[in-house]
Amino acid sequence: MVQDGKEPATTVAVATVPTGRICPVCNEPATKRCSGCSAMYYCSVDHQKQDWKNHKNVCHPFKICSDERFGRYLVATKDIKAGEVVLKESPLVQGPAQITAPVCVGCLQGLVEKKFLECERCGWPVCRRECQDRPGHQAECKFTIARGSKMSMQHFYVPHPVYQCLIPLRCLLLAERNPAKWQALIKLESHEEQRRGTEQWRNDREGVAKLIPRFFKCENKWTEDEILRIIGILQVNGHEVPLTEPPSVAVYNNASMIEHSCRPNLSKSFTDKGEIVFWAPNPIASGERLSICYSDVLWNTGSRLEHLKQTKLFQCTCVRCTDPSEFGTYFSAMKCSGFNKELNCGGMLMPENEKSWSEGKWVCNKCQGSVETPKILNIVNRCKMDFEAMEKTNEQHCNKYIQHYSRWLSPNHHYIVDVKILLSQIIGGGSPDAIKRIPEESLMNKIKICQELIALFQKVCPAEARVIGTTRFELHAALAEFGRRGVETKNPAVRSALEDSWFNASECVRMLSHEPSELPESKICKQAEMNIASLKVLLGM
Ligand SMILES: C[S@@+](CC[C@H](N)C(=O)[O-])C[C@H]1O[C@@H](n2cnc3c(N)ncnc32)[C@H](O)[C@@H]1O
Repeated sequence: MVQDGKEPATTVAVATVPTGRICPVCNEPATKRCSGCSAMYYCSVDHQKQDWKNHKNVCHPFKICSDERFGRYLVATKDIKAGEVVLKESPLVQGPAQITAPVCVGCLQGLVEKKFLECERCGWPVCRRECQDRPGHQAECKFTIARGSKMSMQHFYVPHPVYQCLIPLRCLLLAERNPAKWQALIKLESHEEQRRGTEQWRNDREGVAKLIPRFFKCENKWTEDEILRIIGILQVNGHEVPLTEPPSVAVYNNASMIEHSCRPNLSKSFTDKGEIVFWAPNPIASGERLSICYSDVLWNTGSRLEHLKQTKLFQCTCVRCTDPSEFGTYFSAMKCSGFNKELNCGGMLMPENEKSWSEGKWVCNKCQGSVETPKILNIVNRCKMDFEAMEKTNEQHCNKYIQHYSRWLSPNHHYIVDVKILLSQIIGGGSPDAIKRIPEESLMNKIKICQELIALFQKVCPAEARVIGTTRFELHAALAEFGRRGVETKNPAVRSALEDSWFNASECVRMLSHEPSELPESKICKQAEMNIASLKVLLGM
């Protein structure tokens, strides 16, 4: 199980820190421990300061370990406090997503037809003049110049095939431009053999591995296999960077070694400068393995397993995937009574074994009755289609959806949860004063929905900072409104609601404080900070 292994199999020598108790500056005995990594010792604060230039590159609260099943993974080397940043790192390489309409090759922002410039040297589109000189663009610029004819983009609303080649080309050129980054890149998992022959691999071969030599006229520079290995590395290790619209893709060094769990202990964010940041929303004990979710924690287990198999090429056996009840929440389960009406046993249907997510049968945990998997999937597909078609800002439609599908879906089923997340934002949302005008019943419903969601998130995904932070914001707003309405009544529940509102606003700030200013969550965080100040005055804190 992913989270439980305390003792790593092998410790890899890459980027670990020396552990002796000898000061690296003067070679004298050292007693003062570096609080960042707990692995380096100094004789004095002065010598620690002197060594910081060398030490800062390896000062992490983790070590790199490896075993046959996971490859390399990270393990905490000290107790990590809630809120602590575990890793902040710039990309080894960054570029446009594989399938994308033309974007600026400098800053990677989307472009609007007729409102762009061309790089004066190679013709690739840029949004402003400085973007043609950005370091990231120099790889394709050099190759397009060597090819002898400039690029000319005509269509801006459909994916452009040559864009698929850009990030692989940027990776390949690292070998010449930055050998240290190249070495780090090619050490990453590519799952070359597992990918070979798959539909994705065939598309990559035609669309990239054959196109790069033909389009850039560099037939003998790289073999097809070399290019396909790079594409594998990008697929397995690439992170979507949401700082531009559309998002770009980047690969990192240490960040790529963090293993997957469907109940991870780290939260991921980005700085305005484009660095990736991993931080711990909750304490992590020394010896625990560090993890992030490569999929979506708010998907059901069957969808997460399939997604991980298709995109990251492994079978997940994390604590959550091996517990069909998902810590007693029944997040992917169905009601037995929806299928066996006459029994009405009140039990939950869950897959009989790990294969039953896609074939076989689901079994009730009360009456042991069973239902064929295709029957279950049929309902789940209907839920999915109706959810996609639903008007997402209409409270009535959301309530109707919950009412209709509650016949089959468990109360915490992820489709019900998705709709509850919408409701938590729609009720009293839309404008700053809207919450003041909603009836008491709606206000109480908003509070109940937010409380239920937070209790559920704490069980299935306690490190999912963005969704927890935004739900905390909605809850604090509803509680503050409840308090405002009762101010005249002298009811003791009013003060307790306002205190609760303050607590939720503070938790919202804690969860969203790492969000970059480009994202809406950063604005929510700023608003919560202002509201905390007002609540403090009101509460006399
Ligand atoms: C982003 S890489 C992680 C670094 C990789 N282990 C390495 O040595 O380069 C993702 C790959 O690591 C392995 N991996 C990560 N999390 C895993 C997990 N929970 N179970 C099994 N394999 C996992 C899989 O091979 C996966 O495709």
